[in-house]
Amino acid sequence: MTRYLRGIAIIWVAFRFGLDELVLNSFQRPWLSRIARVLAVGRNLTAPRGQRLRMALEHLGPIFVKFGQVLSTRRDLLPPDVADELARLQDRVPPFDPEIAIATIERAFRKPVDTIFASFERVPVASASIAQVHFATLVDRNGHTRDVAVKVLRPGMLPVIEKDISLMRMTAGWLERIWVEGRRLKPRDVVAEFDKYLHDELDLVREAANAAQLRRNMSGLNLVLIPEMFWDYCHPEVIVMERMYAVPISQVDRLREAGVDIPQLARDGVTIFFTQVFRDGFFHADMHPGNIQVSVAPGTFGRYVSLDFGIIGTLTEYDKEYLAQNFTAFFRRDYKRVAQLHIESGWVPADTRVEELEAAVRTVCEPYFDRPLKEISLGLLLMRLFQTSRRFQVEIQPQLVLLQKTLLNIEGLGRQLDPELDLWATAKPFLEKWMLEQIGPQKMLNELRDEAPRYAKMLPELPRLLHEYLSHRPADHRRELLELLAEQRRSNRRLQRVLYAFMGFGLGLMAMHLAVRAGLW
Ligand SMILES: Nc1ncnc2c1ncn2[C@@H]1O[C@H](COP(=O)(O)OP(=O)(O)OP(=O)(O)O)[C@@H](O)[C@H]1O
Repeated sequence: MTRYLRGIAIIWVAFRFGLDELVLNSFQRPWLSRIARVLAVGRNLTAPRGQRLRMALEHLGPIFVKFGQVLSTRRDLLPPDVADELARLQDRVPPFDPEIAIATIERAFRKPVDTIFASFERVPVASASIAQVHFATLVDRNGHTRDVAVKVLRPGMLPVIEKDISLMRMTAGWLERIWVEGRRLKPRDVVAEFDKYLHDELDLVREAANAAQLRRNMSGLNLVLIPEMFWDYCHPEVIVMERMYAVPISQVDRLREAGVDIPQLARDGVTIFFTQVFRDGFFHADMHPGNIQVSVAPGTFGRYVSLDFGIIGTLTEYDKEYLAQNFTAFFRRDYKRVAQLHIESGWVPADTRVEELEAAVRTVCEPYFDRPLKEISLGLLLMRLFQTSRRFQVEIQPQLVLLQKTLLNIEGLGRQLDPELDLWATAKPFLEKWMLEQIGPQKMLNELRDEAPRYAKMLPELPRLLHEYLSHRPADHRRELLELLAEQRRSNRRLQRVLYAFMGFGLGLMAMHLAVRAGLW
C-alpha cells in the first residue's frame, strides 16, 4: 500500500513541476497528453525545464537527488541545458544523530566506542545522503596515537533505496512503453545502472579496498596522498582511515597565499589522472572539488590529497585499445579508420555504411583542428564521438562514459587553476607511450613477456605428461604413441627455436627503439 502511495506522490510531484511537458510532445498515447493538458490548467511553469526537473528531484528526496547527480553525467543522453541544471544538485541532508553513528560503530565492531577510539568527535565534519564522517583518534597496533576519519553509513538506507529504485524501475518501464524517445534513451537500463551504483556505495569495504589499491598504484608518483585504511576497523557500514589535513582545491586564494605553485598544480592534476587511466586502467571517477584537496604541510607541501573512493573506473585492455586506436586515427584525421574500427569491433550494426559513419565522425572532429592543439578537450571530443555513435545504435560501455565524464572534470579543474594550461603537452607523452604499448612492438613484447612463464612451465612438462599418458595405454598402442612422443619432442624443439627467434626479434626491436631514443641511431 505504502508503495502505491509513494508512486502516486512521485507522479504528483512530476506533474506539479510540469515534467509531463518534457515528454508530452512525444507521448505515444494521445489520450494521455489530453488528460495531462486538462489537469494542467492553472500550473505555473515559467521556470526552464531543467530547473523544474531539478526542483522535482529535490522534492522527492536524497535518492532521487543522487539519481539526478548520476544522470547529470550522462551528457550523451541528455540535452545540455538539462544536464547543466542536474549537475547543480547537491545532496545537502541534515546529519543523523551521533548516537546512531556510535550505535552503528559499536554494532559493527562489538565493542564500546571508547575502547576503539581514544577520542571521538560527536559533531560530524560532513554529512551526505549515503554516509557521514566524524573525526576521532585511535591508538594503532604500534602504540602510536593516530588522527582518523570515521565514515559511517546512514542507517536504514537499504529499504529506502529498494523502495525508491523499484518505483523508478516501474516508471522507467512505463516511460519506455508510452514515450517515443523511450526506445532510444532506454530508461530501464539507466535505472539498472543506478541501482548497481547505489548498491556498490552501500558497501564501505569496497570503497576502502579501492582506496588501498589506488594508494599502492600512486605510491611511486609522489604527487598525490591517499589516506591509509585501518583494516581492523573496516566493515561494510563503517570505515576508519587516516585523517588528512589539507586545503580544498576550491580555495585557490588560500593555496596561493600558502605559496603553492598553481600552474604546476594544474599540470600535476592532469599527470595524476593520465597515469591512473593510461598506465593503471584504474581511476578515481568522483572528482568533484569536495574530494580534492591540497596539502600545505611541510613534508608533503603542494601534493594533492584524494578523498572518497566510492566511484572508481576501470578500463579493460579492449577499452584501452579502442581509445588508443581512435585517438591515433583522430590525430591523423583518418575518419574512415575511426568508422571502420567501430564496424570491425561489431559496435555498430554490420549493415552500417562506412561512408555515412565516416561523414558523421568528420563532422564531429574536424572543427577541433581549427584551434591550437593545446585547447583540444579530449573529454568533449569523446563526448561528441559517443553522441555520434549513439545515432548509429552503438552501445557505449559505462566505463568509457565514466572516463569521458572524469576527463571533462579534470580538464575543467586544470583550466580553472591555470587558463594557460597546455593540456595536450601534459597528456601527449602519456598518449604516445601508451599508444606504442597498445599497438606498437612494445605490445607484442608485453604479450610475449606475459605468456613466457606459461610456455616455460609447459614445455619441460610436456614429455613427462605424454610419458605418463603412454604408460597407461595398452601395449598395442605403445609403438604408435612412442612415435608420437618423438614427434612431440621434435615439435617442442621447433617451438623453442621459434620462441627464441621471436624473443630475439623483440629484443632487437627494443634495442633499436632505445637507440633511437638515445639519439645513437
Ligand atoms: N580521511 C579524511 N580526512 C579528512 N577529512 C575527510 C576524510 N574523509 C572525509 N573527509 C571529509 O568528509 C567529507 C565527506 O567525505 P566523503 O566525500 O568521503 O563522503 P561522502 O559521504 O561520499 O560525501 P559526498 O557524497 O558528498 O562526496 C570530505 O569532503 C572531507 O571534508
